[in-house]
Amino acid sequence: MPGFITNPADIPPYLLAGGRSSRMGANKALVLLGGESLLARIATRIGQQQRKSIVLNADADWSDTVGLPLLPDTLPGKLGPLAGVLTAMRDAAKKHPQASHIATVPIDSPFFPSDLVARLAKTIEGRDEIAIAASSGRDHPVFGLWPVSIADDLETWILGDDKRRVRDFLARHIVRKVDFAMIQTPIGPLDPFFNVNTPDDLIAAETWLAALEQTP
Ligand SMILES: Nc1nc2c(ncn2[C@@H]2O[C@H](COP(=O)(O)OP(=O)(O)OP(=O)(O)O)[C@@H](O)[C@H]2O)c(=O)[nH]1
Ligand SMILES: [Mg+2]
Repeated sequence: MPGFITNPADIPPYLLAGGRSSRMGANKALVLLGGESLLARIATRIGQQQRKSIVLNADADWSDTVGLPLLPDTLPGKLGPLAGVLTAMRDAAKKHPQASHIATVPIDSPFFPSDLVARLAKTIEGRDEIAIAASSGRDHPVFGLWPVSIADDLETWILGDDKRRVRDFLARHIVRKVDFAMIQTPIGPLDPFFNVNTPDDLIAAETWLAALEQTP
């Protein structure tokens, strides 16, 4: 039986990067922000919170993984972010039999909170509960803690639900939500889950990064 969360820093972290990057038109993980790839930035940020080694959930043909182990989706066909979550659960069940939960972070949100996993973990009261992040009234379920105990249910749902809406899967389980505040910067409030999906988002992210660097 897996143990329950004792130290949030021990929750195994997985970077979800198995998407198509269709709006960016190039692999989002490797676009540069402030001269550094999103992948490298996000790996550093999650590595500052988590002690277990970081796994990159992405297609098997990636060449530049900044040294991270590569874990392709268990189900073929790019079935969405929850296919990455499932892959992470299966991997953790093998490699971290003590872990009740895994942590997931997408590859395109470079400003996510430095206390993300600790705050999500604090809200979990039962070993089968999910915790997700929210800001400004919007949920960000790709930033989540997921119990490995629900892997079979997730697989059945992915294979059986054509729409695969994340909120429909969440409705099957107990979900704790944690609201994170805006980051105050000299040019205004920044959503910590600001998402780099398009080339224009990348330009905006450069502006936010410069503003953050001026923030005391
Ligand atoms: N493992 C895995 N991750 C996925 C899949 N689809 C999306 N993701 C990841 O989920 C996160 C959020 O998805 P999006 O922002 O839509 O990213 P995307 O699908 O690459 O981009 P678009 O093609 O422009 O929608 C990103 O980190 C993606 O890499 C998938 O089929 N498998
Ligand atoms: Mg996105």
